[in-house]
Amino acid sequence: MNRTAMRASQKDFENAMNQVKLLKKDPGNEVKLKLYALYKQATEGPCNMPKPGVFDLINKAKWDAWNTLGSLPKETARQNYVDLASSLSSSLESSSQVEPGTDRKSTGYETLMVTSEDGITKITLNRPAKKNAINVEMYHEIMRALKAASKDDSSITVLTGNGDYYSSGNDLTNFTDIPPGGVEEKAKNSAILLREFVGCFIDFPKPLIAMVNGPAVGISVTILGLFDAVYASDRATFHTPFSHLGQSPEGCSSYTFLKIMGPAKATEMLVFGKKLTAGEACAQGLVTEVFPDSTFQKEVWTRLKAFAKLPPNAMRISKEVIRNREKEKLHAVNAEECSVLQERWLSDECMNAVVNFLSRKSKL
Ligand SMILES: CCCCCC/C=C/C(=O)SCCNC(=O)CCNC(=O)[C@H](O)C(C)(C)COP(=O)(O)OP(=O)(O)OC[C@H]1O[C@@H](n2cnc3c(N)ncnc32)[C@H](O)[C@@H]1OP(=O)(O)O
Repeated sequence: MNRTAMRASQKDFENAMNQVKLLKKDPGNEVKLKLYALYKQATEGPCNMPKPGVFDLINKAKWDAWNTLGSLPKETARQNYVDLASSLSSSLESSSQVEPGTDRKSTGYETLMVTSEDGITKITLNRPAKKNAINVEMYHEIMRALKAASKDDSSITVLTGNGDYYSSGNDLTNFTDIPPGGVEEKAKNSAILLREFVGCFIDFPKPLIAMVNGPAVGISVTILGLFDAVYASDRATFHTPFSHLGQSPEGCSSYTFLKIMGPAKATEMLVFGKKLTAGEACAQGLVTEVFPDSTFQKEVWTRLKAFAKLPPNAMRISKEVIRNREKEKLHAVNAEECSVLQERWLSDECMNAVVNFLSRKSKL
């Protein structure tokens, strides 16, 4: 790199583009937008494209980033791109070198920690800074972890969250990455992903236990109806604000919640978005037992370790006997919920709710 002259050559620029492609770690959306803007400025000069519409969130963010560079000369943009790429490759490569022993590295998951010990596979949602919101990568990784757990030699599987939340549900930025086929294609792909995701819970063959360590929202609540036991800290809350978000129930909750708590209580949660405390969720049968937060981990793990010592085949077969006659029904409910949601995601009600959250105008 021609650092002494402080003027990057075309070759430096091309090398920097390759450096960016080879980064092992995602530098995050903010940095990617900066790189995009500098690239466009360096190659095309100032932004003179028409501003994308308000719902075209990704292209609007890109346009904003490029437009912010104003009349920055092409050469300066090229130099700034080269400098940014070089700082990224040194900081991200060195940060990946200090982590080789962590669960994340050793298991190959970016959004989860997965461990297997004492006959228990533990899957921990691991985006605490985002309240464990489930992004597209996490949906795929949970499915991968469940498939692996169904075949490993553990006898039970536990799902929990890292940090103060169990999960804030679907990551609302999932709706911003619009493919070339537009919002219709996005809704179709999301419905396919959701159906496959929920299907993995319906078909999971071993006892599946949720340790709800804190507030749970949206899909992280609805799929609890497909678990075999749900242990909750008294800090946990259970919130399914689908109407607020212009959406409708998923995770088979339109069927399981009615069976668990009856239609009136299920309607309060799924239609009116009533948030339940852990105690209320336990009284309504969604939660198996509530523990004081101070002893939650110790008490639940003691219990789980005892469960894990039971004969694994007997547990698997008993689960089959209890659950199998419902499976076909659950898959049909899942398919129907996903197809209704596919339409809902295209509604103004839903789009406005997502835009309001992303533009920091609303929160639950
Ligand atoms: C493939 C598609 C399948 C779709 C399946 C259908 C699923 C439906 C659902 O799950 S509906 C539920 C969706 N979830 C929400 O609407 C929750 C939105 N989040 C909030 O309202 C709040 O963040 C909160 C109440 C959960 C927590 O509030 P607070 O304690 O004040 O924290 P922050 O808001 O500052 O959050 C910290 C940080 O996390 C980001 N974040 C939290 N939740 C989400 C989320 N669900 N999606 C995206 N991002 C989320 C938040 O923006 C902050 O990020 P920042 O620090 O600003 O970068």
